[in-house]
Amino acid sequence: MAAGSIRVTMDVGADGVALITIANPPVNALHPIIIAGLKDKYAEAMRRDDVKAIVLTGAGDKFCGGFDINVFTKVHQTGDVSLMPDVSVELVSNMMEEGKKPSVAAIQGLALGGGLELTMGCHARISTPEAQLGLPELTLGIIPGFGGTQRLPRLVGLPKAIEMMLQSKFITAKEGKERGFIDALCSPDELIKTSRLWALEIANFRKPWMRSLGRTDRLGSLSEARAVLNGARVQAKKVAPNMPQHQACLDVIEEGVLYGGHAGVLKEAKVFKELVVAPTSRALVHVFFAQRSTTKVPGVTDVQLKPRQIRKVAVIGGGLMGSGIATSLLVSNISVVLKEVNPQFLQRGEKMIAGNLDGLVKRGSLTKDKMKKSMSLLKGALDYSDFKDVDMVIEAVIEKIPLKQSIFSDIEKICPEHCILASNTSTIDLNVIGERTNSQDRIIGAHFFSPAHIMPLLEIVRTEKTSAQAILDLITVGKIIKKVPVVVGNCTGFAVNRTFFPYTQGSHFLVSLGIDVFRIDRVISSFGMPMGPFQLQDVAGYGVALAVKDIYATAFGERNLDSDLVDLMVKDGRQGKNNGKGYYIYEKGAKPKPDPSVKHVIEEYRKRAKKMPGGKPVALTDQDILEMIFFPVVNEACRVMDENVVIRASDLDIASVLGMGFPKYRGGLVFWADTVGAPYIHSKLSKWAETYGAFFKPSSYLEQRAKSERTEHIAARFDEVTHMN
Ligand SMILES: C[C@H](O)CC(=O)SCCNC(=O)CCNC(=O)[C@H](O)C(C)(C)COP(=O)(O)OP(=O)(O)OC[C@H]1O[C@@H](n2cnc3c(N)ncnc32)[C@H](O)[C@@H]1OP(=O)(O)O
Repeated sequence: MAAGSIRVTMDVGADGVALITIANPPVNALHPIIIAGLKDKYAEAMRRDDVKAIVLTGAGDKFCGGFDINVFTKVHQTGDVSLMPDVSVELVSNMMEEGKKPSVAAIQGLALGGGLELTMGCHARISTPEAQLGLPELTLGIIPGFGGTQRLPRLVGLPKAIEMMLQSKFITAKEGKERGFIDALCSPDELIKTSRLWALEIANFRKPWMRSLGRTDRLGSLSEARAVLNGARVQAKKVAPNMPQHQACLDVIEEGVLYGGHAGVLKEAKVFKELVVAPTSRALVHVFFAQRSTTKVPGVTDVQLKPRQIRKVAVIGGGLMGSGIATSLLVSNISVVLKEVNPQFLQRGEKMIAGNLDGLVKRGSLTKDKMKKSMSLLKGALDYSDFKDVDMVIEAVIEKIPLKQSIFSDIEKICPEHCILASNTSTIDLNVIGERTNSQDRIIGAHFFSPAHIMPLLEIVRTEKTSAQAILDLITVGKIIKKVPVVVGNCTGFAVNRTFFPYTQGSHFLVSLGIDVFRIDRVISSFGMPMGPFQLQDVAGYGVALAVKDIYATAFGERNLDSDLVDLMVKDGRQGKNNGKGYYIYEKGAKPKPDPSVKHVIEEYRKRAKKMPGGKPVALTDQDILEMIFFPVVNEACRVMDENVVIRASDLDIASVLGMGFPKYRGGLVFWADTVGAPYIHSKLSKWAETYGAFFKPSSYLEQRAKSERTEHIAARFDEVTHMN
C-alpha cells in the first residue's frame, strides 16, 4: 500500500457542506494516519466559518471496513496498547457527536466495525440499499471499541444489537432502514447530494439533530433489558465457552443500560484494552491474516499470470463427494456435467445435488429462484461426449488406483488441451494417478472436505510438474465457489489428513491403555474441537478408516500405530452414523448418545492390544489425554513443514481450522503449539516415546526447534525462508 494513498480529504462546497472522505484502499481501513486525518479535518471544519455541516464518506465504492487490524498485530508483537489511538471519546463522542455542526454519514458498499461506529457518531445515516452493516469485532477476540456497544443498542434495540455483535451478523442498509438505523436510502449516484441536503436540513433545524448516545427510547425497561442480557449470557456460554469477549461485551452493554451511555463508553474502552492483548485476540487476528495469505503463492500469484475463465466443469462420480462438489460449482453459476456409469447412479447423484440445494434453501443461504437456476446449469452424462468443451474435470470416484488411472488416460484424449485435470483423491499420489498420461503439467489435486458444498477448505495439491497456470486457475475457481484454497505438496494424506493421522491413531492408543472412549471425546470437545475423535469416526464412516489403514502403514512406517478397533466395530455390526450404531447411537432428530453396549468391543480390543500394564488401566489426567492426542499431531505437522508440503506454517493453521475444526480461537494447530512451546512438547513426546515407542518419537524438526537457542517458535524457522515445493 503506497503511503500517499492513505489520506483523509476535505472539500468544502459552495453550499457550506464539508465533504470529508476516508481513502485507504482496498477497504478504507482506519489506519492511525486516517484517525489523525479525521481529527484534523473535523477540527478544521468546526473552526471554519464557511462550513455549516459535514458529510463523512469513504473513497471508491466502500465506506469503511473498520479499524486497521494490522495495528492489533503490532500491539500483539510489542504489547504496547498505546498504539491504539483515542477515537471513542476524543473523536466520535466529543468532535463528532457533540460537535457544534451536524455530521451525516454517506454509506456505500460496507460499513463495518470502527467504520460503522463512526457512522453512529454522526447525526444521520444515508446509504445505498445493499450496503453491508456490521460489528464483527468479536470474531477478532475483541469488542467494538469506538462506542458501538453503546450506540448500536440505542439505534436498533437491544435484542438486534446483541445478535449483530455476538453473532457478528451483518444487515443490509435496507434492513437498517426498516429498523430505524438508516435514515434514508438512495442510489449511489444520489448518495452525496442527498447526504449534503440532509446535513444542511439538520443544521437549519428542519430535521432532528440526533445524538445516539443519549437516547434511551429503544432500550426497553430495565427488567426487559436484564431478561435479554441474561438470555444472551446463557446462549454465549453454550456457543463460546472458551472465549472471553462474548461475556465481556454483554457486561459492557449492561453498564450502559444501568448507568448511561457515557459510562458504557468508558467501560468499553477499558475492556477493549484488556481484550486486545488477550490470547484469544492474538489467535483470531493471526487467523484473519493467515486466511488471506493462503492465496499468495510464490511463483504462481506473483508472476503476472492471469487466471483463465472456467465456465464449464465436468465432475466424474455422483457420490457424496462428487455431488457436493457439483453443488458448490452450480451455486456459483458454473455449468456442470455430472458423469456416472449408469442411469441409476446418475439419478442418485442428481437427486443428491437437488437435496443439497434444497438444504441450502432451508438454511436461508439460497433463494428458490437461485436453486432453479443452479439446477438448470446441471447436465447428466453417461459418456464423455459432453467433455469436449469443458475447462476443468474433477474426478471424484472411489479410491482405486487402476480406475483413476484409466479415467485420466481417457479424459486426456477427450478434453481440450487447456482443460485442467483434477482429482479429489484424499490419499493417492497424483503422479501415480497421472502415470498413464502425457499431461502431468495440468494434473492437480482438488481435495474437498465432506460435505463439499459446506466445508470451506479446498486443498490444492500440486506435483513437481503441475504448471503455475493450473494452480492459479484452481485457486481462482476455489475463490469463486467461496472456498479457502490452500496449496500443498504431493504426499500421502497431503497436508490435512497427513498431519491428523495421529489424531485417530492416538485416540485408539489411549483406549488400549484403558481410557474411556467417551471421556476422550469429552476432553477433546472441551478443548474446542466440534466433536471428539470417536464421534468423528462415526460420522465420517468406517469405510474411510479401513481404506487408508494400509496406505498409512506403508507411508508412515514405524511411527504408524496399527489398531484393529474399527475392524472389531464392523464385526460387531457397527458402521457408525451410517447404520445409526457406532460408539454412539444415532437416532433421527436426537443428539448422538454414547452406546453402553460398545463396551464389549472395547474390552475385546484392549485384550488383543495388551497395552495395559498388569491388565489395569493407566491413570491419566485430562491434560495428559489432550497432550497425548495433539502432540503427535503437532509432531507430524513439523514433518509436513520440514518437507515443505505447505508454503508457510500459517497455511497449516488455516488447514487445521477449516479442514478439521481445530478451534479458530486457538489460532490453528501450529500457532497453538507455539503457545504451548516446543521444549515442553518435545520433552513430553520424548518421555512417551521411551515408554510407548516410535509413534511418539519427536521429529528432527521439532527437536531443532526445542533446542534452538535463538527462538523456540515452531513456526519461526520455517517462515524465515520462503519454501517452495
Ligand atoms: C475499534 C473497532 O471497534 C475495532 C475494529 O474496527 S476491528 C475491525 C472490524 N472490521 C472487520 O473485522 C472487517 C474485516 N474485514 C473483512 O471482513 C473483509 O476483509 C471485508 C468484508 C471488509 C472485505 O472482504 P473481501 O472483499 O473478501 O476482501 P479481503 O480479501 O477480506 O480483504 C481485502 C484486503 O483488505 C484487508 N483488510 C480488510 N479489512 C481490513 C481491516 N479492517 N484492517 C486492515 N486490513 C483489512 C485484507 O487483509 C486484505 O488485504 P490483502 O489484499 O493484503 O490480503
